[in-house]
Amino acid sequence: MPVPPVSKRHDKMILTQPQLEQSTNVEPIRKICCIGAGYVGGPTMAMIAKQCPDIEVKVVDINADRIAQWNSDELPVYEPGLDEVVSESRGRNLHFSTDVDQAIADAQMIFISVNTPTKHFGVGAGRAANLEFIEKCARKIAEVAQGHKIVVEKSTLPVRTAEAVKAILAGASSGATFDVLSNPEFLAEGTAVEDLVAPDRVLIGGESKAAVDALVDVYAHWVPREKLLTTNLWSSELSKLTANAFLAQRVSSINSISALCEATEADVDEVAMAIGMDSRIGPKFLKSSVGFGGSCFQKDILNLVYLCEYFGLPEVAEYWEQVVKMNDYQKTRFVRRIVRTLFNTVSDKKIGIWGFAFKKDTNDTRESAAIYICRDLLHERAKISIYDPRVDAEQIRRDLADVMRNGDSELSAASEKLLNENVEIVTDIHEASKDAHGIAVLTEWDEFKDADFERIHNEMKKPAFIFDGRNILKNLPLADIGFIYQGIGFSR
Ligand SMILES: NC(=O)C1=CN([C@@H]2O[C@H](COP(=O)(O)OP(=O)(O)OC[C@H]3O[C@@H](n4cnc5c(N)ncnc54)[C@H](O)[C@@H]3O)[C@@H](O)[C@H]2O)C=CC1
Ligand SMILES: O=C(O)[C@H]1O[C@H](OP(=O)(O)OP(=O)(O)OC[C@H]2O[C@@H](n3ccc(=O)[nH]c3=O)[C@H](O)[C@@H]2O)[C@H](O)[C@@H](O)[C@@H]1O
Repeated sequence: MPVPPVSKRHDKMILTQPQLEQSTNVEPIRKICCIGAGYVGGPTMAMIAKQCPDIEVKVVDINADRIAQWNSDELPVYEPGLDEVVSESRGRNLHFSTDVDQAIADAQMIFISVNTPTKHFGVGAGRAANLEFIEKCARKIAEVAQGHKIVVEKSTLPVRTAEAVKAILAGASSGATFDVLSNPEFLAEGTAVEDLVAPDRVLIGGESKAAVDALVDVYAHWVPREKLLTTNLWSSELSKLTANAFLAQRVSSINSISALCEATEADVDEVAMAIGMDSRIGPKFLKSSVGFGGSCFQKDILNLVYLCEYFGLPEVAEYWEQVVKMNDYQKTRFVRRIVRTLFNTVSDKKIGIWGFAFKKDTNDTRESAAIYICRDLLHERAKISIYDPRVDAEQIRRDLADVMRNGDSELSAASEKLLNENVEIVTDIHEASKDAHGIAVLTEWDEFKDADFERIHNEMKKPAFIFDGRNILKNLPLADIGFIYQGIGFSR
């Protein structure tokens, strides 16, 4: 990655930034396009369309199935409240299409919201972000655009990616001109709509005052001006990685303490409460769990680690890498505890898996802790019966096949046998639990708290164990029913 000299900086709020470069005057934005109709592109653009009826928003993607879903009643993303937001604007000023070229040509402002997964090959494999999709978008824009366009990085990117984007855009043969902004997204899945309606802040990094103002004006339709924070490009890019690293670090920190709690009869929820009441620490993101998942925390920290190594900062890299290692340890520890508790063997024993999504209120399973817990249980020859209220059975099968392949192109015969014979995916919590020796709660779905535990206990093998990877059943009288209950970070 080239490291050009750091250019103009501006770190103040939008209303006080005389140091921004004046560039091409930008007309008020009336046409927006977003490349990438995923978990971020779809909801984010739907919110802009809802809040800005004067702006035409077109979301485009090369994945025709995904676009068809966005145009149907079954949206590809499950998010509370999203159906209403989409249906309010779709067909009015919100459109989903596969015609990427036309959308770029028509738009004044182009968001890039494509995936930036961890690279799995070549230099930086396992750490660096794979930026091929970003680069393809930049090349497509350079090829198609005419006149002046504002290009907005919405995807999470390594710091200084805008330099590469600008260099590619500068090669546009049509003579088109561009401003590049960084506008990272901070929404969390499961609460995307509320996060978009009332964000803690909207961050915009850029060098051209006119372009920054144009994007500020879009958000100012509904976000209070004091929450529109503008910075230089590099601070904006780096703030996104840093925010995710800090959030994940809190989860790994409390999870590390959960192991100590189990060894000492302290209770991690009590410890979290006690430290969280210190206003300097704060109560959020201190919920001990079976480990954080989701498409971003791990990939963004690994990317941060890679960047630190790239810039010759091995101590910093090592510091952040520990957050991911602790998360892996938490998942492994959970399985070991199950095996130990079930008399040191789970071979041929049925374990009911409650929840497969990486958190409640989403159908997303990317990097879900459940994938790795199920893999390790399968390696122990357990028979697993999985129920999740929102995740498709095919998705679960795909995730398990991928993790069992472990980077190889083919499944080994042994893994294939385990997947065929030891995995069932069911549509009901009772089916998952019937004849099971133990239940592992891996996602904190609210409905699990209301289960008919008397019936579940009656239908399980005895002794009946519950391993609660989310501590959501902790306050229920499960011992009175006859269960042996274990959660994370406390002992009973
Ligand atoms: N998922 C989340 O909650 C959050 C994700 N982010 C970041 O936002 C970015 C996007 O994430 P997701 O929406 O989750 O990814 P996603 O995988 O759900 O969606 C990305 C979409 O981009 C499309 N795409 C890829 N290359 C394309 C191209 N050349 N032309 C047109 N479409 C193309 C893919 O087909 C896919 O539908 C990532 O950088 C991620 O780190 C940031 C905040 C939250
Ligand atoms: O860049 C991203 O993709 C997003 O990543 C996270 O959002 P998300 O991964 O959707 O969900 P979180 O609520 O952050 O949860 C992440 C994981 O941590 C776990 N978690 C979270 C909080 C906690 O206290 N304990 C805990 O185990 C969750 O169960 C989940 O598996 C950030 O919260 C968002 O701000 C960011 O935009």
